[in-house]
Amino acid sequence: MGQCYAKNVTVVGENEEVIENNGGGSYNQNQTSNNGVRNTPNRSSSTSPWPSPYPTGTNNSPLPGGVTPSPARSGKSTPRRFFGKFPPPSPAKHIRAALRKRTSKPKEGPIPEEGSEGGGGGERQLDKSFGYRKDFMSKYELGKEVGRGHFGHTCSAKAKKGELKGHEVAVKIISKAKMTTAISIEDVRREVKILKGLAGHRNMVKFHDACEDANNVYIIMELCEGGELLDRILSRGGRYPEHDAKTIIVQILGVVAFCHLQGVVHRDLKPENFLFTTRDEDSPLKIIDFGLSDFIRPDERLNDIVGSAYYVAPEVLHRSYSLEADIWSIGVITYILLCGSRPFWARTESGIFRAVLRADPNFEDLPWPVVSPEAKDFVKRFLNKDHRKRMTAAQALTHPWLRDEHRPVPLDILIYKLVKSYLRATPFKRAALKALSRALTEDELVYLRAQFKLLEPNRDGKVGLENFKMALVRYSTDAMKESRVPDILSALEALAYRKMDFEEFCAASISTYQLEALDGWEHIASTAFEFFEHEGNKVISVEELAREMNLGLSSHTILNDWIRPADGKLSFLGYTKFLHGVTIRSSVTRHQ
Ligand SMILES: Nc1ncnc2c1ncn2[C@@H]1O[C@H](COP(=O)(O)OP(=O)(O)OP(=O)(O)O)[C@@H](O)[C@H]1O
Ligand SMILES: [Ca+2]
Ligand SMILES: [Ca+2]
Repeated sequence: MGQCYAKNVTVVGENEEVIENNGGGSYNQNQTSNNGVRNTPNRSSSTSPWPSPYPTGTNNSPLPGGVTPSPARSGKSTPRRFFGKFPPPSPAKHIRAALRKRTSKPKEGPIPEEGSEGGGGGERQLDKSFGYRKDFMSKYELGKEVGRGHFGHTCSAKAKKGELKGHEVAVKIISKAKMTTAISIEDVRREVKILKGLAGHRNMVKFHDACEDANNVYIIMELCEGGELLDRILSRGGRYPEHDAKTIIVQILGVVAFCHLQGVVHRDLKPENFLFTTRDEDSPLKIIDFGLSDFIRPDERLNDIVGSAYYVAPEVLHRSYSLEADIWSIGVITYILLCGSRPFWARTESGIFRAVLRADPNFEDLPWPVVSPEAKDFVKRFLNKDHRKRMTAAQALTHPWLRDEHRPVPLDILIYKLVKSYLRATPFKRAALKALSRALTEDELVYLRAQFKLLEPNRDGKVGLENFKMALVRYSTDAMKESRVPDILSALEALAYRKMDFEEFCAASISTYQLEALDGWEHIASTAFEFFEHEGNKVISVEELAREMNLGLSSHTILNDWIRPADGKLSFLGYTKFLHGVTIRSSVTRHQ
């Protein structure tokens, strides 16, 4: 087949990686082991799936051993720092080692060694028929290769008949020979289901058809001729001017917000998985490669470690994550676009994971001093290690860095989740939240107003169950049904009888965790406390407070400090802790 393209990385010196075009085949490994621990490393050279990025040995290591800071952190920023891509060796082994080191006993039980029984099943029993059309060869004429991944490759093709007759398309050809486990077969089935289910968004690659024969599965989609986002970043010397970065990020957020509302988590967001439709500078961007994606219910947490090392979120490594993991990856992409370096970087995969878990990205070295404060704030609010503190994709579109009154804001499933827990909260907790919502700044209100408007309030300015239902139905796709997102409506039943005005909606739809991450949190909290003092702070006993917070007897001594001896009401400290809702145990163990 035709030409393929990939890059090799040559390490020149400390923190400096130069990427060369060597024309070798790109290699995206999508490794599925029997235990479901999967990993797509970045590409490597054509010779080996896991080459050393340091051709002259470990002496060339750009970083000392141990915990690895982001490259710029080492204080030796280089004027020509390029963003390189290379896979560190042996992913799963390092994931296991890192997990073992961190927790003496793994959270989800022991992770079986590769090749052991479980999850995959023997190849002999594998059913590799997908029920797709069998007439691929008679319908399409294959052209040259346009890209390559672990399971197969992507080619251009021309439709010979049907609606698409005469049109160029892209065909991702997935070899059945490489489907060696039940999990890998299920992954392909799910990839097609998700592509099909999510059809319609302007930044989704358009799905046309799926076919199969004895050897392959063929996913027929729109041909994106503008190449990968990664290549465009590289061709611009590693970074984007802020204005252009915004155009990219807005498109990424728009489509990711759409996926998230549908209950689909992508799990492999990286610049290789975004393609431009044309070679034009202002070409639209399309998200591709749902090979690691999954459906997720609003209250569900996933635990399989998948993704690409540089982009993986800390909670994925902790094996308990949800949609926010994608947001972290977009944070990494934004960081790269703005400064040309990766925020978490090391020579080995375990080093990258250590950095992801512990290191703070560098925002001091060039070009950060000349990057706008809004852009910096934006990235920081994505790269928060605490997933609860991250913005959602829909929220991010109303962040001051990206705000545009003329751009519609997508409906945010987070609102549904927060309203659900508000409806279950005690009156005392609701009073505390109401006081907090009254202290919000205009910036936070922009998002809440947009979300309220999407619920199309009734004439009396209130929203009820019907509004929440209609808003979901309006955006519903087959994917949303599959991920059972609408199930969340049953938790909002109370709103069938009791409607909410905008003020109560605000109290119900704020996340204390997210607000805590703001620079202005102290001010918001103290203002909120004043409101609470006037309107909601009642005398509360330690026993009552413990009940409110679902805490046991052992916490009583700590709670004593949260109640003012003078009048028996919550102190400022008590108020903020109460809002937070942390259990005493988690606040003690968090730093271990
Ligand atoms: N619709 C498309 N139009 C043009 N090129 C495409 C299209 N889809 C995929 N490609 C090219 O093929 C490459 C591989 O596709 P994709 O990422 O879907 O494969 P994969 O086997 O899942 O790879 P990975 O190893 O990253 O998991 C892409 O990086 C891209 O360069
Ligand atoms: Ca890919
Ligand atoms: Ca893939």
